[in-house]
Amino acid sequence: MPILQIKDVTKVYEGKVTHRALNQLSFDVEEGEFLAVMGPSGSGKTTLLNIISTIDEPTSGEIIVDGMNPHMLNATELAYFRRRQLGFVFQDFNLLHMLTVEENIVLPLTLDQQPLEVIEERLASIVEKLDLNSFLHKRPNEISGGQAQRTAIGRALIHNPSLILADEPTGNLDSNSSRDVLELLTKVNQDKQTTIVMVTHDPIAASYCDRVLFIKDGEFFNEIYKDDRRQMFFQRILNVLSLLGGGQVGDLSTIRLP
Ligand SMILES: Nc1ncnc2c1ncn2[C@@H]1O[C@H](COP(=O)(O)OP(=O)(O)OP(=O)(O)O)[C@@H](O)[C@H]1O
Repeated sequence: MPILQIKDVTKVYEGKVTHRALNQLSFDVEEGEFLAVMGPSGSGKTTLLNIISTIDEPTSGEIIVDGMNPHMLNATELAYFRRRQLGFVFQDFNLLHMLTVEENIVLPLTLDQQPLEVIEERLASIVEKLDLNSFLHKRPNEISGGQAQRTAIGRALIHNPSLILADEPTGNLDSNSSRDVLELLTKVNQDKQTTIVMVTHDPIAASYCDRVLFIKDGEFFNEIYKDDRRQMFFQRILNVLSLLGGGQVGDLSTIRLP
């Protein structure tokens, strides 16, 4: 069964000028899939993530996460749903600067008033898996961007969520840190079958995924699956992006992936 179903979702922003950001978009994400969502600027990618994460409501259509429609939950149920079912990874990390790396990671469990033994056990497993030990007691302003994003991934994972939503997770990172973060997301996806939906502009980042879904003007444009080597998948991603328009695909087509 799919872990995420997007069913005929339309989002219209009302204002001085009405804007249809998503138009009858439908797709499923299978449990354990690592999906990239790509599309030109303004095509509706953030709107889609905001609707999946219940930050925003669809104008029509529905989304189903792990068998239920979170938009039907009351405020308390929704708070639990967000905290327990979803993990978020953002471009700008969204860490709390007064807290240490360790305190940031366990924050969802602290807010949930979990017993100390549970917190310590989960923390130990995340620290080992994500190799966070060397900077656990530092604060966000004392660590690198790559370390900050690994911290954010730790925080997103600490609840064993059904779904990780990542919005441009490598957008603020240099190429080495980006590779680290993408390899880490791949490991998390493969080890625990954690489902990941990642919005990205970067075809190299997208080439780590199992499937890339392209949207244009809020509508489904195309999707491609990784069924061969990553270099080939990368070239196929570039081909679709050149059909979509708006990128500098030409500059990228000679890149050899590490
Ligand atoms: N709150 C809002 N009110 C009105 N229009 C909005 C609102 N939020 C987004 N839009 C419009 O909806 C469209 C889709 O925006 P969205 O942020 O989802 O695009 P995106 O694909 O994430 O873009 P980018 O890649 O630049 O981040 C854009 O045309 C945007 O101007």
